[in-house]
Amino acid sequence: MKQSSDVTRVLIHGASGRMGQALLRLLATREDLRAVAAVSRSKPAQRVVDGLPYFAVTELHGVPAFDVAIDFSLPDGLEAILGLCVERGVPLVSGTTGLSASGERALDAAATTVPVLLAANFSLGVTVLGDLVERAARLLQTWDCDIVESHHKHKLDAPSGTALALGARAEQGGAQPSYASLRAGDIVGEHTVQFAGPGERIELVHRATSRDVFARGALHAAAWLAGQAPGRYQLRDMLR
Ligand SMILES: NC(=O)C1=CN([C@@H]2O[C@H](COP(=O)(O)OP(=O)(O)OC[C@H]3O[C@@H](n4cnc5c(N)ncnc54)[C@H](OP(=O)(O)O)[C@@H]3O)[C@@H](O)[C@H]2O)C=CC1
Ligand SMILES: O=C(O)C1=N[C@H](C(=O)O)C[C@H](O)C1
Repeated sequence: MKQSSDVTRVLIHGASGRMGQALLRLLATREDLRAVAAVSRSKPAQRVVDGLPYFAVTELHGVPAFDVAIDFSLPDGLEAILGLCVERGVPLVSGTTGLSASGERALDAAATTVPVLLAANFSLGVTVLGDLVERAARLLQTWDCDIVESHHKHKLDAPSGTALALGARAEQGGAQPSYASLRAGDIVGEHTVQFAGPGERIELVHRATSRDVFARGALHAAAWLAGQAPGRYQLRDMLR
């Protein structure tokens, strides 16, 4: 386990993406974290950018030593970075959504040897929204529950990971949610959980207007996870 006084060396997986770029920009403002490697699927156009070495996923074995990996890629990218983290005994924070059941099982298996934290949404607002949704579902057992999510038109998975996670909280409260997805323009991420009863309805809405909220949450999680024992963690574990 990493010593708390050290600067935590971070590998960013999915570095060329929308989230990867936000993470690298915000990482540069943190004194306790330092980016030491950036990995993407394709060969990097430049080997080194602002002193940071870039690698293609096929070159993963050559990355320098790191204390925690942060992955915002696609489901088919998970296996390689998870394998490297297990090989090197290093924690993994992942925000990648749309994982298959086998991807989830791979995370569980890795968590027997390294700390692993996966969250479909790293914003504080959505973390709180989950609690509100479960409570509303518990109180409104006979009402219909529907989840509508809107994202930018490049997003590949639907329903979003956040919608499914909110739906799981609604189910814990006794609801049976249905889902609807919109893909349009450059919407960062919007989720509405609607409870509809006879003559009235409640809408619980979260709107993200900047990817920085997700990136900040993931960096916070990485700094925390670097000091944890092996196991599978959720964002809620950080608040205890
Ligand atoms: N949990 C959360 O809070 C949030 C989660 N997300 C999720 O994060 C993920 C990334 O989103 P976003 O940044 O918008 O996506 P982008 O498409 O912008 O970026 C994807 C990144 O992953 C890389 N990549 C893709 N496939 C692989 C692979 N097989 N192996 C290694 N690297 C790969 C891409 O490399 P290349 O450019 O070379 O193709 C790119 O760097 C999505 O699953 C999204 O749903 C997004 C926002 C918030
Ligand atoms: O792909 C995105 O952009 C986002 N994905 C996450 C999800 O699937 O819920 C989180 C956020 O809504 C943005």
